[in-house]
Amino acid sequence: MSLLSYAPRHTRVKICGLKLPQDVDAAVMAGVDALGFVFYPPSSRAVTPNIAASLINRLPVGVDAVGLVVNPSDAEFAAIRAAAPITLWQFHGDETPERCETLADGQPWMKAARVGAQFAFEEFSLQYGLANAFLLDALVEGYGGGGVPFDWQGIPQAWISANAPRVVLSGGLNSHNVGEAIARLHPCAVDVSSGVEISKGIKDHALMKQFIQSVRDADSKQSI
Ligand SMILES: O=C(O)c1ccccc1NCC(=O)[C@H](O)[C@H](O)COP(=O)(O)O
Repeated sequence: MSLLSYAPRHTRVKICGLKLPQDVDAAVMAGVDALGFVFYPPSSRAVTPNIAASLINRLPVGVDAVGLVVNPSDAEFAAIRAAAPITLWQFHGDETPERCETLADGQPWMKAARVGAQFAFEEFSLQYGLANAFLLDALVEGYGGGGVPFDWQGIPQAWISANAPRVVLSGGLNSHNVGEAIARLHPCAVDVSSGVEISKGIKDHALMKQFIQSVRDADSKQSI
């Protein structure tokens, strides 16, 4: 099932920053809904379009291949698209809504919001209204994947009520805090990278399993 197909009490799970075939296989076996591939060379989690293609070819039907980009040039984006069968785009830089629409060219896409104090949720969702999802991440140095949560209490209740089916929650999630996040916010999906790593860029199979189990446990307790 696609990452963005909303179902109450069935929170979808995306794991981001996969680089190795054995990690892809372990995430699939654990029940992941989407895997993220980082096309941002400065990142320790970056992959080339050809490596991503070989990893994506291992995915069963229904598991989304998310292409994470940060301010790509036309040529960089075209090279990714030509090599890797991405099913959902994650724009994690300073891309305007028009730029996201142009690059995605009819494919689904989500826009990352880097949420700090005073983040303007309403303005963001109006500006990026054409996005298929709003990915809420913490404002960190650089562009993302910092393993730091933001203050969920800063999200206006009315905004989350109106937008939860389109919210992908990320930023410092792990198997210990994801249950509370789901209980409070009821997002469509949760997204994790650092919280399932033993060190930056190195995924841990047991942590991936624990994370997905925590999501399932939280879902079983949801009352909405
Ligand atoms: O992972 C990176 O290195 C990265 C680089 C540039 C932009 C975004 C990046 N990662 C984003 C993610 O991995 C996830 O979408 C998400 O924000 C989770 O991050 P984490 O806080 O590490 O769980």
